[in-house]
Amino acid sequence: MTTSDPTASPSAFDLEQRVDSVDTTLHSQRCAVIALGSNLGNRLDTLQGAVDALADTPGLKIKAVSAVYETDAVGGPAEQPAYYNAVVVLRTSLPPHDLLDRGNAIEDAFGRVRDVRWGPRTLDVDILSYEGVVSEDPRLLLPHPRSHERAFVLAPWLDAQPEAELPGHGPVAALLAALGGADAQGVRRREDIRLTLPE
Ligand SMILES: Nc1ncnc2c1ncn2[C@@H]1O[C@H](COP(=O)(O)OP(=O)(O)OP(=O)(O)O)[C@@H](O)[C@H]1O
Ligand SMILES: Nc1nc2c(c(=O)[nH]1)N=C(CO)CN2
Repeated sequence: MTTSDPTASPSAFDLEQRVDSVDTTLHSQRCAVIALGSNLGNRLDTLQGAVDALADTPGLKIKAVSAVYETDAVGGPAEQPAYYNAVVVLRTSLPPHDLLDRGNAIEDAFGRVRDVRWGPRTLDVDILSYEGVVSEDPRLLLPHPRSHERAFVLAPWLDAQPEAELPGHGPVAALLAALGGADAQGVRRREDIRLTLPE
């Protein structure tokens, strides 16, 4: 029998399949935390562009963005410009290496040149943690091996996720306090500028 009743479509069977596929998507979402840094060019525009590009990524939803921090460059050649740093907390169905590839592609899109270790850069996208995953693959070390000693990472991370824990190291708040707080490494929160999330 045919019917013109709009509530008869989709059929109960179709609906069940769709709900199943939505469930699968929800269950495969993982929490990841990404650090952004820039000390060349228009630093704020670049960080905002990186946030927009991440937000545009299929299978990725941004949950929180930190304040912008202006930070003295750590390591690398002397006399580098100060960085802007920020941290983004997200949920994603992308596996860790796909998230890394996406981060590298966003770096490339903003003219990132890789020559000098810890040299100045338009954009750095580092994965700090991915749902408690531990990886010793040099292409993707998880959690990021230097994040626990970097106030330019911990201060914005704490800002975006106050209850954050760094797998294997403990609460981010305690790690930052152990470094002497944000000020100790020349990390200053900029109250006059901010990053926004696309509607
Ligand atoms: N957790 C991670 N996030 C991003 N890149 C990583 C990670 N673990 C390993 N890598 C690898 O590190 C390589 C060098 O990355 P990059 O040049 O951005 O390092 P860096 O940001 O200058 O230094 P650092 O690693 O100390 O932050 C990349 O090719 C990447 O594959
Ligand atoms: N202040 C600051 N210093 C750095 C940064 C950074 O993002 N901010 N990134 C580095 C390599 O990832 C090396 N040094």
